[in-house]
Amino acid sequence: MPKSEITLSRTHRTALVGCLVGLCAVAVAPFFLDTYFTNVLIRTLLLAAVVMTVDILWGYTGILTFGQSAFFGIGAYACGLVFTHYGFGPGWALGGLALALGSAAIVAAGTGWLAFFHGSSPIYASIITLALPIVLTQVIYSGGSYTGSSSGLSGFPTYFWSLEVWFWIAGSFLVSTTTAGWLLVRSDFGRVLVAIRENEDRSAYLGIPVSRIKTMLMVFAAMVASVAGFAYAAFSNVVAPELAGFQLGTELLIWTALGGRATLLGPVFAAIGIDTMSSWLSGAMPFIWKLLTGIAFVGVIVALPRGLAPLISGLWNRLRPQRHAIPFEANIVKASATRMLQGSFGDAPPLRIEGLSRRYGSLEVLSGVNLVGKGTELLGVIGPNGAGKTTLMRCISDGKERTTGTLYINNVEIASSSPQQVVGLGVGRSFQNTNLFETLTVSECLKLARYRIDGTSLFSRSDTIALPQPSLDILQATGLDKKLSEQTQNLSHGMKRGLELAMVLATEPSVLLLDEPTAGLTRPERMAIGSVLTKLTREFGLCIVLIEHDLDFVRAISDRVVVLHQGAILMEGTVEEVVASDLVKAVYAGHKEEEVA
Ligand SMILES: Nc1ncnc2c1ncn2[C@@H]1O[C@H](COP(=O)(O)OP(=O)(O)OP(=O)(O)O)[C@@H](O)[C@H]1O
Repeated sequence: MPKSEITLSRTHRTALVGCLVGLCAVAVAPFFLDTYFTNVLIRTLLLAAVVMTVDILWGYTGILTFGQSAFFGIGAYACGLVFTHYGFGPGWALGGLALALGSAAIVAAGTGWLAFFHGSSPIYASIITLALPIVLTQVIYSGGSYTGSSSGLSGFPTYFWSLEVWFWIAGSFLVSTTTAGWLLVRSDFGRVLVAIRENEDRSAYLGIPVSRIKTMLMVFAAMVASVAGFAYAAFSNVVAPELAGFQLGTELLIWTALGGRATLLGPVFAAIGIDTMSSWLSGAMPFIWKLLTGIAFVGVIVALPRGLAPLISGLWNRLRPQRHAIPFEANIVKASATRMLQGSFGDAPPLRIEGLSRRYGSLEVLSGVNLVGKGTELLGVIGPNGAGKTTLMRCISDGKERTTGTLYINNVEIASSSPQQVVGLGVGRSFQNTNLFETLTVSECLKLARYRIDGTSLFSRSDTIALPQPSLDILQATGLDKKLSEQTQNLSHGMKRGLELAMVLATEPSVLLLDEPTAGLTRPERMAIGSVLTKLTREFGLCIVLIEHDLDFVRAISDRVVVLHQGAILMEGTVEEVVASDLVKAVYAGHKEEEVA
Protein backbone atom coordinates (compact mmCIF):
# COMPACT_ATOMS: atom_id res chain seq x y z
CA MET A 1 0.00 0.00 0.00
CA PRO A 2 1.49 3.44 -0.86
CA LYS A 3 2.40 5.73 2.04
CA SER A 4 -0.16 8.35 1.05
CA GLU A 5 -2.99 5.85 1.39
CA ILE A 6 -1.83 5.10 4.94
CA THR A 7 -1.90 8.85 5.68
CA LEU A 8 -5.34 9.22 4.15
CA SER A 9 -6.89 6.39 6.11
CA ARG A 10 -5.10 7.62 9.23
CA THR A 11 -6.89 10.95 9.00
CA HIS A 12 -10.26 9.27 8.80
CA ARG A 13 -9.35 6.76 11.50
CA THR A 14 -8.25 9.56 13.83
CA ALA A 15 -11.50 11.39 13.14
CA LEU A 16 -13.51 8.25 13.88
CA VAL A 17 -11.63 7.53 17.12
CA GLY A 18 -11.90 11.19 18.18
CA CYS A 19 -15.62 11.19 17.42
CA LEU A 20 -16.20 7.97 19.42
CA VAL A 21 -14.15 9.22 22.39
CA GLY A 22 -16.08 12.50 22.29
CA LEU A 23 -19.43 10.72 22.18
CA CYS A 24 -18.43 8.45 25.09
CA ALA A 25 -17.37 11.49 27.13
CA VAL A 26 -20.71 13.12 26.33
CA ALA A 27 -22.57 9.94 27.30
CA VAL A 28 -21.00 9.61 30.78
CA ALA A 29 -20.41 13.28 31.70
CA PRO A 30 -23.95 14.02 33.05
CA PHE A 31 -23.50 11.30 35.71
CA PHE A 32 -20.53 13.22 37.19
CA LEU A 33 -22.00 16.72 36.99
CA ASP A 34 -24.43 18.49 39.25
CA THR A 35 -27.60 20.09 37.91
CA TYR A 36 -26.12 23.58 37.82
CA PHE A 37 -23.10 22.61 35.72
CA THR A 38 -25.11 20.35 33.42
CA ASN A 39 -27.40 23.33 32.75
CA VAL A 40 -24.49 25.63 32.03
CA LEU A 41 -22.68 23.07 29.89
CA ILE A 42 -25.66 22.49 27.59
CA ARG A 43 -25.54 26.14 26.49
CA THR A 44 -21.74 26.04 26.40
CA LEU A 45 -21.57 22.93 24.19
CA LEU A 46 -23.95 24.52 21.70
CA LEU A 47 -21.94 27.75 21.67
CA ALA A 48 -18.72 25.76 21.25
CA ALA A 49 -20.10 24.40 17.98
CA VAL A 50 -20.65 28.01 16.86
CA VAL A 51 -17.09 28.92 17.94
CA MET A 52 -15.84 26.02 15.81
CA THR A 53 -17.50 27.64 12.76
CA VAL A 54 -15.91 31.00 13.69
CA ASP A 55 -12.51 29.29 13.68
CA ILE A 56 -13.12 27.84 10.21
CA LEU A 57 -14.21 31.24 8.92
CA TRP A 58 -11.62 33.38 10.68
CA GLY A 59 -8.77 31.07 11.68
CA TYR A 60 -8.60 29.03 8.49
CA THR A 61 -10.08 31.32 5.82
CA GLY A 62 -9.22 34.75 7.20
CA ILE A 63 -12.80 36.10 7.36
CA LEU A 64 -12.93 38.12 10.58
CA THR A 65 -16.64 37.74 11.29
CA PHE A 66 -18.59 39.31 14.12
CA GLY A 67 -21.84 37.95 12.71
CA GLN A 68 -22.06 34.31 13.85
CA SER A 69 -24.16 35.34 16.85
CA ALA A 70 -26.79 36.66 14.42
CA PHE A 71 -27.24 33.17 12.97
CA PHE A 72 -27.40 31.65 16.45
CA GLY A 73 -30.12 34.22 17.18
CA ILE A 74 -31.97 33.45 13.95
CA GLY A 75 -32.13 29.78 14.95
CA ALA A 76 -33.25 30.62 18.48
CA TYR A 77 -35.98 32.99 17.30
CA ALA A 78 -37.19 30.53 14.63
CA CYS A 79 -37.87 28.11 17.49
CA GLY A 80 -39.37 30.72 19.83
CA LEU A 81 -41.63 32.29 17.18
CA VAL A 82 -42.95 28.99 15.77
CA PHE A 83 -43.64 27.44 19.19
CA THR A 84 -45.17 30.67 20.55
CA HIS A 85 -47.33 31.78 17.64
CA TYR A 86 -48.00 28.81 15.37
CA GLY A 87 -48.00 25.47 17.13
CA PHE A 88 -46.02 22.82 18.93
CA GLY A 89 -45.33 19.20 18.01
CA PRO A 90 -42.89 17.16 15.92
CA GLY A 91 -44.17 18.66 12.65
CA TRP A 92 -43.89 22.23 13.97
CA ALA A 93 -40.45 21.46 15.39
CA LEU A 94 -39.25 20.22 12.00
CA GLY A 95 -40.88 23.21 10.30
CA GLY A 96 -39.19 25.57 12.77
CA LEU A 97 -35.83 23.90 12.18
CA ALA A 98 -36.30 24.23 8.43
CA LEU A 99 -37.19 27.89 8.93
CA ALA A 100 -34.05 28.39 11.03
CA LEU A 101 -31.83 26.72 8.41
CA GLY A 102 -33.48 28.48 5.46
CA SER A 103 -33.46 31.96 7.04
CA ALA A 104 -29.85 31.61 8.18
CA ALA A 105 -28.80 30.40 4.72
CA ILE A 106 -30.56 33.28 2.95
CA VAL A 107 -29.20 35.94 5.32
CA ALA A 108 -25.69 34.44 5.08
CA ALA A 109 -25.86 34.31 1.28
CA GLY A 110 -26.97 37.97 1.22
CA THR A 111 -24.19 38.92 3.63
CA GLY A 112 -21.65 37.04 1.52
CA TRP A 113 -22.90 38.73 -1.64
CA LEU A 114 -22.48 42.14 0.01
CA ALA A 115 -19.17 41.38 1.70
CA PHE A 116 -17.16 39.21 -0.68
CA PHE A 117 -17.46 40.80 -4.10
CA HIS A 118 -14.26 40.82 -6.15
CA GLY A 119 -11.96 43.59 -4.95
CA SER A 120 -13.60 44.05 -1.52
CA SER A 121 -11.14 44.40 1.35
CA PRO A 122 -11.21 42.07 4.40
CA ILE A 123 -12.07 45.00 6.66
CA TYR A 124 -15.15 45.66 4.56
CA ALA A 125 -16.38 42.10 5.21
CA SER A 126 -15.76 42.60 8.94
CA ILE A 127 -17.83 45.78 8.96
CA ILE A 128 -20.72 44.08 7.17
CA THR A 129 -20.68 41.15 9.62
CA LEU A 130 -20.42 43.65 12.48
CA ALA A 131 -23.53 45.44 11.24
CA LEU A 132 -25.49 42.18 10.90
CA PRO A 133 -26.12 41.43 14.62
CA ILE A 134 -26.77 45.12 15.28
CA VAL A 135 -29.41 45.27 12.53
CA LEU A 136 -30.97 41.97 13.58
CA THR A 137 -31.20 43.09 17.21
CA GLN A 138 -32.98 46.28 16.09
CA VAL A 139 -35.40 44.19 14.03
CA ILE A 140 -36.14 42.08 17.12
CA TYR A 141 -36.62 45.23 19.26
CA SER A 142 -39.07 46.67 16.76
CA GLY A 143 -41.04 43.42 16.49
CA GLY A 144 -43.37 44.36 19.37
CA SER A 145 -45.34 41.50 20.90
CA TYR A 146 -44.50 39.26 17.94
CA THR A 147 -40.79 39.02 18.84
CA GLY A 148 -41.25 40.08 22.47
CA SER A 149 -39.13 43.20 21.81
CA SER A 150 -36.39 43.72 24.45
CA SER A 151 -37.88 41.08 26.78
CA GLY A 152 -37.80 38.33 24.16
CA LEU A 153 -40.09 35.32 24.29
CA SER A 154 -40.40 32.83 27.12
CA GLY A 155 -42.71 30.19 28.49
CA PHE A 156 -43.59 28.79 25.08
CA PRO A 157 -44.36 25.06 24.87
CA THR A 158 -41.27 22.98 24.27
CA TYR A 159 -39.76 19.57 24.92
CA PHE A 160 -39.14 19.42 28.67
CA TRP A 161 -36.79 16.49 28.44
CA SER A 162 -34.41 15.71 31.29
CA LEU A 163 -31.11 17.59 31.54
CA GLU A 164 -29.24 14.40 30.58
CA VAL A 165 -31.14 14.14 27.29
CA TRP A 166 -30.45 17.80 26.43
CA PHE A 167 -26.81 17.33 27.38
CA TRP A 168 -26.53 14.34 25.04
CA ILE A 169 -28.19 16.29 22.21
CA ALA A 170 -25.88 19.31 22.67
CA GLY A 171 -22.78 17.14 23.15
CA SER A 172 -23.48 14.90 20.13
CA PHE A 173 -24.12 17.98 18.01
CA LEU A 174 -20.77 19.48 19.05
CA VAL A 175 -18.84 16.22 18.55
CA SER A 176 -20.36 15.50 15.12
CA THR A 177 -19.96 19.06 13.76
CA THR A 178 -16.41 19.31 15.11
CA THR A 179 -15.48 15.95 13.53
CA ALA A 180 -16.86 17.16 10.19
CA GLY A 181 -15.02 20.48 10.60
CA TRP A 182 -11.79 18.65 11.49
CA LEU A 183 -12.01 16.49 8.36
CA LEU A 184 -12.85 19.57 6.27
CA VAL A 185 -9.82 21.60 7.36
CA ARG A 186 -7.53 18.61 6.77
CA SER A 187 -8.90 17.92 3.32
CA ASP A 188 -7.78 19.33 -0.03
CA PHE A 189 -10.57 21.88 0.34
CA GLY A 190 -9.05 22.90 3.70
CA ARG A 191 -5.84 23.76 1.83
CA VAL A 192 -7.90 25.95 -0.51
CA LEU A 193 -9.23 27.82 2.54
CA VAL A 194 -5.70 28.37 3.85
CA ALA A 195 -4.63 29.58 0.40
CA ILE A 196 -7.45 32.13 0.40
CA ARG A 197 -6.37 33.31 3.85
CA GLU A 198 -2.72 33.60 2.88
CA ASN A 199 -3.07 35.17 -0.54
CA GLU A 200 -6.55 35.82 -1.80
CA ASP A 201 -5.46 37.60 -4.99
CA ARG A 202 -3.10 34.83 -6.01
CA SER A 203 -5.86 32.26 -5.41
CA ALA A 204 -8.18 34.18 -7.73
CA TYR A 205 -5.48 34.33 -10.43
CA LEU A 206 -5.24 30.53 -10.26
CA GLY A 207 -8.92 30.34 -11.16
CA ILE A 208 -10.21 29.62 -7.64
CA PRO A 209 -13.69 31.19 -7.19
CA VAL A 210 -12.78 32.97 -3.96
CA SER A 211 -16.01 34.96 -3.50
CA ARG A 212 -18.20 31.91 -4.14
CA ILE A 213 -16.21 29.71 -1.75
CA LYS A 214 -16.33 32.33 1.01
CA THR A 215 -20.07 32.81 0.54
CA MET A 216 -20.78 29.07 0.56
CA LEU A 217 -18.65 28.64 3.66
CA MET A 218 -20.52 31.44 5.37
CA VAL A 219 -23.84 29.79 4.45
CA PHE A 220 -22.83 26.42 5.94
CA ALA A 221 -21.35 28.05 9.05
CA ALA A 222 -24.59 30.03 9.47
CA MET A 223 -26.65 26.85 9.18
CA VAL A 224 -24.63 25.12 11.92
CA ALA A 225 -24.99 28.20 14.16
CA SER A 226 -28.74 28.34 13.51
CA VAL A 227 -29.22 24.67 14.52
CA ALA A 228 -27.29 25.41 17.74
CA GLY A 229 -29.53 28.44 18.37
CA PHE A 230 -32.69 26.42 17.70
CA ALA A 231 -31.59 23.71 20.13
CA TYR A 232 -30.68 26.30 22.77
CA ALA A 233 -34.11 27.96 22.55
CA ALA A 234 -35.92 24.62 22.70
CA PHE A 235 -33.87 23.66 25.76
CA SER A 236 -33.92 26.94 27.69
CA ASN A 237 -37.49 27.92 26.81
CA VAL A 238 -36.31 31.54 26.51
CA VAL A 239 -35.17 33.67 23.59
CA ALA A 240 -33.83 37.20 23.99
CA PRO A 241 -32.22 39.78 21.68
CA GLU A 242 -28.82 39.20 23.37
CA LEU A 243 -28.65 35.77 21.69
CA ALA A 244 -28.32 37.52 18.32
CA GLY A 245 -26.29 40.45 19.62
CA PHE A 246 -22.98 42.02 18.87
CA GLN A 247 -21.62 41.23 22.34
CA LEU A 248 -22.03 37.48 21.88
CA GLY A 249 -20.52 37.79 18.36
CA THR A 250 -17.42 39.45 19.85
CA GLU A 251 -17.19 36.87 22.65
CA LEU A 252 -17.13 34.10 20.03
CA LEU A 253 -14.13 35.80 18.43
CA ILE A 254 -12.37 36.22 21.77
CA TRP A 255 -12.81 32.54 22.62
CA THR A 256 -11.40 31.65 19.20
CA ALA A 257 -8.37 33.93 19.72
CA LEU A 258 -7.74 32.58 23.22
CA GLY A 259 -8.05 28.95 22.15
CA GLY A 260 -5.75 29.42 19.17
CA ARG A 261 -6.81 30.41 15.68
CA ALA A 262 -6.74 27.70 13.03
CA THR A 263 -6.45 24.88 15.57
CA LEU A 264 -10.17 23.98 15.66
CA LEU A 265 -10.03 22.06 18.95
CA GLY A 266 -8.36 25.00 20.76
CA PRO A 267 -11.33 27.36 20.29
CA VAL A 268 -13.81 24.55 21.10
CA PHE A 269 -12.12 23.81 24.46
CA ALA A 270 -11.58 27.52 25.13
CA ALA A 271 -15.31 28.14 24.62
CA ILE A 272 -16.23 25.32 27.00
CA GLY A 273 -13.69 26.42 29.63
CA ILE A 274 -14.30 30.17 29.49
CA ASP A 275 -18.10 30.07 29.27
CA THR A 276 -18.33 27.60 32.16
CA MET A 277 -15.86 29.60 34.23
CA SER A 278 -17.68 32.86 33.47
CA SER A 279 -20.98 31.35 34.63
CA TRP A 280 -19.37 30.22 37.87
CA LEU A 281 -17.57 33.55 38.41
CA SER A 282 -20.72 35.58 37.72
CA GLY A 283 -22.39 33.70 40.58
CA ALA A 284 -19.40 33.67 42.97
CA MET A 285 -18.06 37.19 42.29
CA PRO A 286 -20.94 39.12 40.74
CA PHE A 287 -19.21 42.54 40.87
CA ILE A 288 -15.71 41.82 39.66
CA TRP A 289 -15.98 38.75 37.44
CA LYS A 290 -16.01 40.75 34.20
CA LEU A 291 -12.92 42.65 35.31
CA LEU A 292 -11.15 39.37 36.12
CA THR A 293 -12.00 37.75 32.78
CA GLY A 294 -10.93 40.96 30.99
CA ILE A 295 -7.54 40.93 32.76
CA ALA A 296 -7.10 37.21 32.00
CA PHE A 297 -7.95 37.82 28.35
CA VAL A 298 -5.45 40.69 27.96
CA GLY A 299 -2.79 38.64 29.78
CA VAL A 300 -3.20 35.61 27.52
CA ILE A 301 -3.27 37.68 24.32
CA VAL A 302 -0.10 39.57 25.31
CA ALA A 303 1.78 36.46 26.47
CA LEU A 304 0.41 34.05 23.84
CA PRO A 305 -0.64 35.92 20.70
CA ARG A 306 -1.34 32.59 18.94
CA GLY A 307 -3.60 31.37 21.74
CA LEU A 308 -3.42 28.47 24.17
CA ALA A 309 -3.59 25.51 21.79
CA PRO A 310 -0.11 26.02 20.21
CA LEU A 311 1.39 26.25 23.73
CA ILE A 312 -0.31 23.05 24.87
CA SER A 313 0.53 21.14 21.69
CA GLY A 314 4.15 22.37 21.97
CA LEU A 315 4.40 21.06 25.53
CA TRP A 316 2.77 17.78 24.54
CA ASN A 317 5.22 17.32 21.67
CA ARG A 318 8.13 17.86 24.08
CA LEU A 319 6.86 15.37 26.63
CA ARG A 320 5.83 12.49 24.43
CA PRO A 321 8.40 10.17 22.81
CA GLN A 322 9.61 11.58 19.49
CA ARG A 323 7.79 10.15 16.51
CA HIS A 324 8.49 11.29 13.01
CA ALA A 325 5.34 12.19 11.13
CA ILE A 326 5.04 10.56 7.75
CA PRO A 327 5.14 13.44 5.27
CA PHE A 328 2.27 13.60 2.83
CA GLU A 329 3.86 12.36 -0.39
CA ALA A 330 2.08 13.40 -3.52
CA ASN A 331 2.16 11.28 -6.61
CA ILE A 332 2.67 13.50 -9.69
CA VAL A 333 1.41 12.12 -12.98
CA LYS A 334 1.04 13.53 -16.47
CA ALA A 335 -2.42 14.93 -17.22
CA SER A 336 -4.00 13.04 -20.08
CA ALA A 337 -5.33 14.79 -23.21
CA THR A 338 -4.96 18.29 -21.83
CA ARG A 339 -5.93 21.26 -23.94
CA MET A 340 -2.29 22.28 -23.84
CA LEU A 341 -1.02 18.94 -25.09
CA GLN A 342 -3.38 19.05 -28.03
CA GLY A 343 -1.39 22.16 -29.06
CA SER A 344 -4.34 23.91 -30.62
CA PHE A 345 -6.61 26.73 -29.58
CA GLY A 346 -8.35 27.33 -32.90
CA ASP A 347 -7.51 29.85 -35.64
CA ALA A 348 -8.18 33.10 -33.79
CA PRO A 349 -5.20 34.88 -32.26
CA PRO A 350 -5.27 33.95 -28.58
CA LEU A 351 -4.89 37.61 -27.54
CA ARG A 352 -6.37 40.71 -29.17
CA ILE A 353 -6.34 44.15 -27.57
CA GLU A 354 -8.12 47.13 -29.14
CA GLY A 355 -7.94 50.74 -27.93
CA LEU A 356 -6.95 49.87 -24.36
CA SER A 357 -6.55 52.70 -21.89
CA ARG A 358 -6.15 52.84 -18.13
CA ARG A 359 -6.42 55.96 -15.99
CA TYR A 360 -5.75 56.38 -12.28
CA GLY A 361 -7.60 59.62 -11.59
CA SER A 362 -6.03 62.20 -13.87
CA LEU A 363 -2.98 59.99 -14.56
CA GLU A 364 -3.25 58.18 -17.89
CA VAL A 365 -1.05 55.11 -17.50
CA LEU A 366 -2.07 53.36 -20.75
CA SER A 367 -3.60 54.99 -23.80
CA GLY A 368 -4.79 53.60 -27.14
CA VAL A 369 -2.93 50.29 -26.92
CA ASN A 370 -3.64 47.92 -29.84
CA LEU A 371 -1.91 44.57 -29.75
CA VAL A 372 -2.31 41.07 -31.16
CA GLY A 373 -0.61 38.06 -29.59
CA LYS A 374 -0.43 35.03 -31.87
CA GLY A 375 -0.23 31.37 -30.87
CA THR A 376 3.32 29.99 -31.01
CA GLU A 377 4.68 33.50 -30.40
CA LEU A 378 6.78 34.85 -27.59
CA LEU A 379 6.08 38.56 -27.38
CA GLY A 380 8.60 40.55 -25.38
CA VAL A 381 7.29 43.74 -23.78
CA ILE A 382 10.02 46.17 -22.84
CA GLY A 383 10.09 49.77 -21.73
CA PRO A 384 11.57 51.96 -19.01
CA ASN A 385 10.30 51.91 -15.41
CA GLY A 386 6.77 53.25 -15.12
CA ALA A 387 6.00 52.73 -18.83
CA GLY A 388 2.84 50.80 -17.99
CA LYS A 389 3.97 47.20 -18.59
CA THR A 390 2.56 45.71 -15.37
CA THR A 391 -0.63 47.74 -15.82
CA LEU A 392 -1.01 46.14 -19.25
CA MET A 393 -0.77 42.68 -17.63
CA ARG A 394 -3.32 43.68 -15.02
CA CYS A 395 -5.76 44.85 -17.70
CA ILE A 396 -5.45 41.57 -19.62
CA SER A 397 -5.98 39.41 -16.54
CA ASP A 398 -8.79 41.33 -14.85
CA GLY A 399 -11.80 42.60 -16.80
CA LYS A 400 -12.47 45.37 -14.28
CA GLU A 401 -9.03 46.96 -14.53
CA ARG A 402 -9.19 48.88 -17.80
CA THR A 403 -10.85 52.26 -18.29
CA THR A 404 -11.71 51.82 -21.99
CA GLY A 405 -10.96 49.33 -24.76
CA THR A 406 -11.87 45.81 -25.77
CA LEU A 407 -9.95 42.63 -25.06
CA TYR A 408 -10.44 39.20 -26.58
CA ILE A 409 -9.01 35.92 -25.34
CA ASN A 410 -9.38 33.15 -27.90
CA ASN A 411 -12.01 35.33 -29.62
CA VAL A 412 -14.09 35.73 -26.45
CA GLU A 413 -14.46 39.28 -25.14
CA ILE A 414 -13.39 39.42 -21.52
CA ALA A 415 -15.89 42.23 -20.76
CA SER A 416 -15.78 42.81 -17.00
CA SER A 417 -14.79 39.25 -16.03
CA SER A 418 -13.14 38.67 -12.67
CA PRO A 419 -9.59 37.25 -12.59
CA GLN A 420 -10.84 33.69 -12.00
CA GLN A 421 -13.19 33.98 -14.99
CA VAL A 422 -10.32 35.28 -17.14
CA VAL A 423 -8.30 32.22 -16.08
CA GLY A 424 -11.22 30.15 -17.37
CA LEU A 425 -10.88 31.89 -20.74
CA GLY A 426 -7.27 30.73 -20.93
CA VAL A 427 -5.07 33.39 -19.32
CA GLY A 428 -2.32 32.49 -16.86
CA ARG A 429 -0.41 35.21 -15.04
CA SER A 430 2.77 35.15 -13.01
CA PHE A 431 3.62 38.12 -10.84
CA GLN A 432 6.55 40.51 -10.64
CA ASN A 433 7.11 39.67 -6.98
CA THR A 434 7.20 36.02 -6.02
CA ASN A 435 3.75 35.52 -4.75
CA LEU A 436 3.16 32.15 -3.12
CA PHE A 437 1.40 30.51 -0.20
CA GLU A 438 4.10 30.40 2.45
CA THR A 439 2.76 27.66 4.74
CA LEU A 440 1.63 25.31 1.97
CA THR A 441 3.89 22.65 0.50
CA VAL A 442 4.97 22.45 -3.13
CA SER A 443 2.47 19.66 -3.86
CA GLU A 444 -0.36 21.55 -2.13
CA CYS A 445 0.39 24.61 -4.27
CA LEU A 446 0.31 22.50 -7.43
CA LYS A 447 -2.98 20.94 -6.35
CA LEU A 448 -4.43 24.42 -5.85
CA ALA A 449 -3.45 25.32 -9.38
CA ARG A 450 -5.50 22.34 -10.62
CA TYR A 451 -8.60 23.38 -8.66
CA ARG A 452 -10.40 24.84 -11.69
CA ILE A 453 -9.78 21.78 -13.84
CA ASP A 454 -9.82 18.86 -11.39
CA GLY A 455 -11.95 20.26 -8.54
CA THR A 456 -11.18 19.39 -4.94
CA SER A 457 -12.16 16.87 -2.25
CA LEU A 458 -14.25 18.20 0.63
CA PHE A 459 -13.44 15.68 3.35
CA SER A 460 -10.34 13.86 2.13
CA ARG A 461 -6.92 14.39 0.60
CA SER A 462 -6.09 12.92 -2.75
CA ASP A 463 -2.50 11.86 -3.24
CA THR A 464 -2.35 12.17 -7.04
CA ILE A 465 -1.80 15.39 -8.94
CA ALA A 466 -2.14 15.30 -12.72
CA LEU A 467 -0.06 18.02 -14.37
CA PRO A 468 0.43 19.00 -18.01
CA GLN A 469 3.82 18.26 -19.54
CA PRO A 470 5.17 21.86 -19.37
CA SER A 471 4.56 21.96 -15.59
CA LEU A 472 6.39 18.66 -15.24
CA ASP A 473 9.28 20.09 -17.28
CA ILE A 474 9.58 23.09 -14.97
CA LEU A 475 9.51 20.89 -11.86
CA GLN A 476 12.26 18.75 -13.30
CA ALA A 477 14.39 21.67 -14.55
CA THR A 478 14.32 23.37 -11.14
CA GLY A 479 14.61 20.26 -8.96
CA LEU A 480 11.18 20.89 -7.42
CA ASP A 481 10.11 17.33 -8.20
CA LYS A 482 12.36 16.29 -5.27
CA LYS A 483 10.88 18.86 -2.90
CA LEU A 484 7.18 18.13 -3.15
CA SER A 485 6.57 18.00 0.59
CA GLU A 486 8.65 21.10 1.35
CA GLN A 487 6.88 24.26 2.54
CA THR A 488 7.28 27.02 -0.03
CA GLN A 489 8.76 29.40 2.55
CA ASN A 490 11.80 27.10 2.73
CA LEU A 491 12.50 27.16 -1.01
CA SER A 492 15.26 29.17 -2.67
CA HIS A 493 14.27 32.23 -4.73
CA GLY A 494 14.92 30.35 -7.97
CA MET A 495 12.73 27.44 -6.88
CA LYS A 496 9.94 29.81 -5.86
CA ARG A 497 9.99 31.41 -9.31
CA GLY A 498 10.00 27.94 -10.86
CA LEU A 499 7.07 26.80 -8.70
CA GLU A 500 5.09 29.91 -9.60
CA LEU A 501 5.60 29.19 -13.29
CA ALA A 502 4.72 25.50 -12.84
CA MET A 503 1.52 26.52 -11.04
CA VAL A 504 0.48 28.94 -13.77
CA LEU A 505 1.16 26.30 -16.42
CA ALA A 506 -0.89 23.78 -14.42
CA THR A 507 -3.95 25.95 -15.12
CA GLU A 508 -3.41 25.11 -18.83
CA PRO A 509 -3.37 28.64 -20.20
CA SER A 510 -3.30 29.54 -23.88
CA VAL A 511 -2.08 33.07 -23.10
CA LEU A 512 0.73 33.23 -20.58
CA LEU A 513 1.55 36.60 -18.98
CA LEU A 514 4.97 36.63 -17.35
CA ASP A 515 6.13 39.66 -15.38
CA GLU A 516 9.92 39.46 -15.06
CA PRO A 517 9.95 35.68 -14.45
CA THR A 518 13.74 35.52 -14.23
CA ALA A 519 14.32 38.51 -11.90
CA GLY A 520 16.93 37.58 -9.31
CA LEU A 521 17.75 34.22 -10.90
CA THR A 522 21.22 32.89 -11.65
CA ARG A 523 22.33 32.54 -15.27
CA PRO A 524 21.83 28.73 -15.39
CA GLU A 525 18.35 29.16 -13.89
CA ARG A 526 17.53 31.83 -16.50
CA MET A 527 18.72 29.54 -19.29
CA ALA A 528 16.59 26.66 -17.98
CA ILE A 529 13.46 28.85 -17.77
CA GLY A 530 14.23 30.34 -21.20
CA SER A 531 14.40 26.95 -22.88
CA VAL A 532 11.11 25.87 -21.26
CA LEU A 533 9.44 29.08 -22.50
CA THR A 534 10.70 28.53 -26.03
CA LYS A 535 9.38 24.97 -25.92
CA LEU A 536 6.00 26.25 -24.72
CA THR A 537 5.54 28.39 -27.82
CA ARG A 538 7.07 26.00 -30.35
CA GLU A 539 5.61 22.69 -29.12
CA PHE A 540 2.50 23.68 -27.21
CA GLY A 541 1.36 26.68 -29.26
CA LEU A 542 1.13 29.12 -26.37
CA CYS A 543 1.09 32.87 -26.77
CA ILE A 544 3.53 34.24 -24.20
CA VAL A 545 3.64 37.90 -23.23
CA LEU A 546 6.89 38.47 -21.39
CA ILE A 547 7.86 41.62 -19.50
CA GLU A 548 11.61 41.78 -19.05
CA HIS A 549 14.31 44.30 -18.27
CA ASP A 550 17.08 41.89 -19.23
CA LEU A 551 17.40 42.73 -22.93
CA ASP A 552 19.83 39.86 -23.57
CA PHE A 553 17.23 37.41 -22.28
CA VAL A 554 14.52 39.06 -24.40
CA ARG A 555 16.78 38.94 -27.45
CA ALA A 556 17.52 35.25 -26.87
CA ILE A 557 13.96 34.01 -26.72
CA SER A 558 11.49 36.57 -28.17
CA ASP A 559 9.88 36.29 -31.61
CA ARG A 560 8.61 39.88 -31.54
CA VAL A 561 9.17 42.84 -29.25
CA VAL A 562 6.83 45.67 -28.26
CA VAL A 563 8.29 48.81 -26.72
CA LEU A 564 6.02 50.65 -24.29
CA HIS A 565 6.78 54.24 -23.44
CA GLN A 566 4.59 56.46 -21.28
CA GLY A 567 1.62 54.14 -21.72
CA ALA A 568 1.67 53.93 -25.50
CA ILE A 569 3.29 51.53 -27.95
CA LEU A 570 6.38 53.28 -29.23
CA MET A 571 7.56 50.55 -31.54
CA GLU A 572 6.81 46.96 -32.52
CA GLY A 573 9.08 44.67 -34.51
CA THR A 574 11.61 41.92 -34.53
CA VAL A 575 14.24 41.83 -31.86
CA GLU A 576 16.89 43.10 -34.31
CA GLU A 577 14.75 46.02 -35.49
CA VAL A 578 13.99 47.13 -31.97
CA VAL A 579 17.55 46.80 -30.75
CA ALA A 580 18.83 48.81 -33.72
CA SER A 581 16.24 51.57 -33.32
CA ASP A 582 17.57 55.03 -32.35
CA LEU A 583 14.15 55.86 -30.91
CA VAL A 584 14.35 52.97 -28.46
CA LYS A 585 17.92 53.82 -27.57
CA ALA A 586 16.81 57.38 -26.84
CA VAL A 587 13.98 56.16 -24.57
CA TYR A 588 16.32 53.90 -22.65
CA ALA A 589 18.93 56.64 -22.45
CA GLY A 590 16.23 58.73 -20.72
CA HIS A 591 15.99 61.51 -23.33
CA LYS A 592 13.20 64.00 -23.00
CA GLU A 593 9.78 63.13 -24.29
CA GLU A 594 9.82 65.79 -27.04
CA GLU A 595 13.14 64.52 -28.34
CA VAL A 596 11.82 60.99 -28.55
CA ALA A 597 8.65 62.06 -30.32
N1 LIG B 1 -2.88 51.71 -8.35
C1 LIG B 1 -2.25 52.75 -8.89
N2 LIG B 1 -2.62 54.01 -8.62
C2 LIG B 1 -1.99 55.08 -9.17
N3 LIG B 1 -0.97 54.96 -10.05
C3 LIG B 1 -0.55 53.73 -10.35
C4 LIG B 1 -1.17 52.55 -9.81
N4 LIG B 1 -0.54 51.46 -10.31
C5 LIG B 1 0.43 51.93 -11.13
N5 LIG B 1 0.41 53.29 -11.16
C6 LIG B 1 1.30 54.15 -11.94
O1 LIG B 1 1.23 53.72 -13.27
C7 LIG B 1 2.51 53.87 -13.89
C8 LIG B 1 2.87 52.59 -14.60
O2 LIG B 1 3.08 51.59 -13.60
P1 LIG B 1 3.50 50.10 -14.01
O3 LIG B 1 3.74 49.34 -12.76
O4 LIG B 1 2.51 49.57 -14.97
O5 LIG B 1 4.88 50.38 -14.77
P2 LIG B 1 5.94 49.31 -15.28
O6 LIG B 1 6.24 49.65 -16.69
O7 LIG B 1 5.49 47.93 -15.02
O8 LIG B 1 7.18 49.68 -14.36
P3 LIG B 1 8.31 48.70 -13.77
O9 LIG B 1 9.16 48.28 -14.92
O10 LIG B 1 9.04 49.57 -12.80
O11 LIG B 1 7.61 47.57 -13.11
C9 LIG B 1 3.48 54.31 -12.83
O12 LIG B 1 3.68 55.70 -12.94
C10 LIG B 1 2.77 53.97 -11.55
O13 LIG B 1 3.13 54.89 -10.53
